[in-house]
Amino acid sequence: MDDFLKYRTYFAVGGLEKVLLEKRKHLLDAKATKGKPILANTSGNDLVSCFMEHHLDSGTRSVLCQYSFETTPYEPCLKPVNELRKIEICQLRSSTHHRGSFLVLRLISPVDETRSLLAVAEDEDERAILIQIFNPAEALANRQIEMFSPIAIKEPLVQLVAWGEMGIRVDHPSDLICLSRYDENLPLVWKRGKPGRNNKLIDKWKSEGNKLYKAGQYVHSIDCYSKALEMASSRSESQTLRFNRAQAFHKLGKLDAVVLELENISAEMGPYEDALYRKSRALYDLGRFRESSDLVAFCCKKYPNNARTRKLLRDSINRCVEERSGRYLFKEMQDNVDKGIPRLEHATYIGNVEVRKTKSCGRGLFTTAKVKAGDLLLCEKAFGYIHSLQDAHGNNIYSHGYWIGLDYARALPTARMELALQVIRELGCRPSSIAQLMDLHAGPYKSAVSLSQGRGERPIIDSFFLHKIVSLNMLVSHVSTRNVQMRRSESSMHLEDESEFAEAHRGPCGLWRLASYVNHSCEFNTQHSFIGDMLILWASKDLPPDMEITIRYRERNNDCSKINYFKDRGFSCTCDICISIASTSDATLAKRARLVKEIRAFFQNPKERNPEQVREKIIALQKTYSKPAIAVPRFSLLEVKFALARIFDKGHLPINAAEVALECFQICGYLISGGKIEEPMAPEPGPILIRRWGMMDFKLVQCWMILSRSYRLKAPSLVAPARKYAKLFYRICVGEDETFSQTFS
Ligand SMILES: C[S@@+](CC[C@H](N)C(=O)[O-])C[C@H]1O[C@@H](n2cnc3c(N)ncnc32)[C@H](O)[C@@H]1O
Repeated sequence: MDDFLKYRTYFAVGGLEKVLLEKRKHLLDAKATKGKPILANTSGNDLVSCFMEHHLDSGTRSVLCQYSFETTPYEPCLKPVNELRKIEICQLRSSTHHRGSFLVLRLISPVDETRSLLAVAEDEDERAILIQIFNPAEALANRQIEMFSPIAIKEPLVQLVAWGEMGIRVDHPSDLICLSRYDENLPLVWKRGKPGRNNKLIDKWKSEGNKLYKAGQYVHSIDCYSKALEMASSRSESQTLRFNRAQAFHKLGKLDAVVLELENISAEMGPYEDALYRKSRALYDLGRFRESSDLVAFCCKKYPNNARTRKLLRDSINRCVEERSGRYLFKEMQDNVDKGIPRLEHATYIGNVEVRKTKSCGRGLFTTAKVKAGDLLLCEKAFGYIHSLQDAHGNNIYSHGYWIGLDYARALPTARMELALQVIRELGCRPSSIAQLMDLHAGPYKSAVSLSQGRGERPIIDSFFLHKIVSLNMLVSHVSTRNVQMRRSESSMHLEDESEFAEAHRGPCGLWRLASYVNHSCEFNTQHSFIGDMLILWASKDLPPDMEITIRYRERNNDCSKINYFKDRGFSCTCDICISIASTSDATLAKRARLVKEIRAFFQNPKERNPEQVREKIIALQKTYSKPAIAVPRFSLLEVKFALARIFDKGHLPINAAEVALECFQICGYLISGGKIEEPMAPEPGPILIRRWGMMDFKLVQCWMILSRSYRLKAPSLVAPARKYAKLFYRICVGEDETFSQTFS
């Protein structure tokens, strides 16, 4: 029992423990009734009233607590409906998976979409049951499910759902089929009469399709066009129907289907120009920019006066340039993000990197050629991206939520679940991407579904597998790394606790397919940053060919604690920094932490600053490190020295400021020649050069700026090289250098 409530920190809401224990009791009761028939005497009306009471009586959903019962992962149904046996609600058994059969139901309540999709449904005999559909992204996006919608559920799983009732739980999107009102599996009483029965049948199906299309019922309009297509006898007839169907697919965002439908566009297709445009647009939205620009160029030649086609041509050409050269209008991207447009329309650029096997971390991303610090390795558009966890009305999306199992209650990982939902929806629209996505790291989880299995109907996605992929590969991002770094550097004047800062600014998250192959190291050699939903990866060191590149999954804010375990990802970091910290005694680490705290306090109270005491404490801090900085960078010392350099800089002490700024580079493992200010200074001081690259940090951009200010007074010939390095470091840290002058004007 103690274990069940072990995550007590989450139980801030009054009375929550009691509710969670009550839910657990439901689970225990359900276990006892396993295999028994579920329906004693539930009437549709009773169930709908109960449902309304529990779920639709409040306008304050955002503060409601959501509970869901945990289930053991199970496989999606791999068979098409026509290979399954139809059953009725009265045949369902408690806590049982009804393999080999399917149910036909229709909804008799409104749909609660708070997190999963919840509704009451009835069968042909008017027996009612609750259904809870997890991962309903596609059905919701396509508005396929609403009151009175007929549905089929393949291999129904009966389990506890909603507030603790026995009901049907659907986890895999492909186990739910939204039926058309003409479907042969529908009971007669629910069927809408088939259109006409004369030789003009094809026209009737077509006009019914058009009617449904106009009413926004795109899924059902597709069914009607498909029926008409089966009867089409001439090429032009089928071309027109295909175009209509493509339009409906377009409305549903089914990009793959649009391209497939318009595979062979011919001039006889009624709206030829429109068909060409739609196909080009779908190719563009799929990221197939070369094909899109070829087709739209052809269209522009034929119809030169169409403004929308000309715009698409310009956009496609720009995307092709980005894809080929890695040249982006970064300033424009930052401006768009600042205007509140985090989803950017850009192509992915892949530099000199490829996926290969590593010795001990599965696959990784490797350089394919020699790379210099500041070379662009990847600029990738997110496959899925959650920017805000608020709904259209500004309410937080289920701010409290719990998964309840027999042995535990745990908080819902909100952002991750939203991201997985979005990825599932995206895959529904572009099944051509399933294979690539399902190739990503899923830990020990094995799925029985082989990629896009599924005969005839929709592709099958194992949603448990996909959730695993999302949780192991997603990255927590910033809407703009530049803005975060700038805010952070403003506050670090007072040596704010960086870990608290990072927590407070924890922003959006996303899934970047190629970046998902990059492994972690606290001694990373590439730096990733974000502009909206674009992930930008620059080399932060000079790298030889065939070198594995690494990023830092989460920032290491200090070297005072031994934590190197990535619990959410299931591995421990074994880089030199982590090994060095692990081999430092607890007493030394505690001393280091205490000294950092004391030095911070000194810096925060300028009046009480006693330079001699600060100096002694910094020397003591230095002594807590045993390995040379060139081998293992020193995080805490960097923080302290950087603050000191800023104090000297602000206090117009250029020689001291430059000296400490140069030390910051040493602390991070850099070897720099030249750049020292000496009194008297040589009239022609030698050049300043990085001989060896160390750990990248945004503080170092500022160190270069401090150096350039110091040089202005004491060694003017070094100002330009220092600013050049500042710009290069800025590019690596924030993702671009086009905003450098504006930032440091
Ligand atoms: C985003 S994936 C990286 C690509 C992955 N190695 C693959 O084979 O597809 C993250 C997973 O890689 C492994 N990984 C990443 N960095 C690691 C490291 N420094 N040490 C051990 N395993 C690591 C962990 O299994 C982690 O959950």
